[in-house]
Formats: sequence, structure tokens, C-alpha cells
Amino acid sequence: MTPAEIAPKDRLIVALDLPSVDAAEAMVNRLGDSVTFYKIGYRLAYAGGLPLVGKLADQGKKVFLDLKLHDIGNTVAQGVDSITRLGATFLTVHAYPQTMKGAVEGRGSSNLKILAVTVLTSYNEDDLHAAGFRLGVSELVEARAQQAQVLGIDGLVSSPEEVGALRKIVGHQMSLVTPGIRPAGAASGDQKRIMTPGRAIAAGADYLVVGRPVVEATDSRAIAEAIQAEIAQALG
Ligand SMILES: O=c1ccn([C@@H]2O[C@H](COP(=O)(O)O)[C@@H](O)[C@H]2O)c(=O)[nH]1
Repeated sequence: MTPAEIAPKDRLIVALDLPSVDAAEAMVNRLGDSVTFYKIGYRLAYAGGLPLVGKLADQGKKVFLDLKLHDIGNTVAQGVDSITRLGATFLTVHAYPQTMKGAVEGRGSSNLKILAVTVLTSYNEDDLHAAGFRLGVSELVEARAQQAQVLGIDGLVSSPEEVGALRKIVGHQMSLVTPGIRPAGAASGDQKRIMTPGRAIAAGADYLVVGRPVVEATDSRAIAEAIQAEIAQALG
């Protein structure tokens, strides 16, 4: 499927950052047929959430496993090989060359798509410098995107602020997935590079990841559907 063929509704990925499998399943039930794509990250994965990947896939949902792997290449390759059997659509690794190379090797010819996390959306220039990087956010995101492309990575995670530049580098060969999405007026929390759903889609993002604004809402389904409507409007 080319990015242009992705239905507006399927571009919203809801982050199930919830404390238990019961809480996650209750959220999936509340969202019903409105949401087709879910993300499982640290909180749920370490609370027994990995079997939920296959369960959601059996219900026709897609699952983004956001484990942000980073280790020596051999360990990453072996870990990713195990993960190919869980039924996820996307898996994240950090965008370090050895890590990305190992992930591509572990993925092999399976259907699992590897996304490289370029620079976390909670980081700004000061945070990067404090972590010892010489490059600024946009330079590091672009350098990592070029390396990811050469290594055969399937997609990139960045903030929507970098999507325009990334599209020029990688074209439509790689999926561009953006957290750091906030509906107008929503609290940014710890996110520092943020955009509204409509602006992120207009900038060229393929998928939007939204957690707290949906899962902490009084009416999660209404918020998810409002985001999907904004996505559809931005796509024209
Ligand atoms: O750079 C990144 C990579 C991953 N994330 C994850 O996305 C969600 C965002 O949740 P919100 O509640 O909408 O802020 C969360 O699971 C992060 O781990 C990211 O935010 N930035």
C-alpha cells in the first residue's frame, strides 16, 4: 500500500499507555470500530501486554510495538527475530547504525516493518547537547534518516516538524510516523516538538501517534474521531 492509499481513519495510532492489560482492553472496547491501529509501549509491554499484540491482530487491528530496542547488533537481530512471530506491524529501534543493521537482519523477509526513532519528540536542542551530541535536532534527524535508508529500514519516527525535510530525503519509500501530536489546546506534557493533527498531516506525516489526549479523555472515542476528522480534512 502506498502512503496515499492509507485511509484517514487508519492513520491514527492510539498509544495504549495504560497500566494493565485489563485497562488496555477496556480502552480498545471503548474505542470500538473507530480505531484500527494501536501502539503498545513500555508501560503495557512490561505489564504483561505482549500477548495483546496477537489478540488485537486476531481482531483485525494493527499493532505498533514501540519497544525502542538498542543493544549490540547480534542481540538486536535475535530479539527482532523473536518479535517477528508476535504479529505486530511496526517495531521501533533507536536509529544507531549497528542497531538498525541488526534489526533489518532479524526482520528478514517477515511482514514486520522496522521504524527507526530519529530524535525523541521530548528532546530539543538543549537536551541533545546535554546528552553529548554536537548536531542540532534537524541535523541529527536528517543524518539518521540517511543512514536508516541506506541500511534498509522501513520507516522513521520523528516529530512532525522534521517531516517535510525527511520526505525530501527518503521520498515515499519509507513510512513517516509522528508522535508529538496535540489537538489544539491540549496539554503538551513532556513533549517539546509538537504539532496539531491537521498540520502534521499537511506537513506530510503518514501516521500520527496519540496517547494521553485520547486515553486520558473523558470521551476517548469522541476525541479519536475528532482527530480522524481533522486528518481527513487535511488530506482534502
Ligand atoms: O519520539 C518519540 C517516540 C515515541 N513516542 C511515544 O509516543 C507516545 C506519545 O504519547 P503522548 O501521550 O501522545 O505524548 C508515547 O507512547 C511515547 O512513548 C514519543 O512520544 N516520541
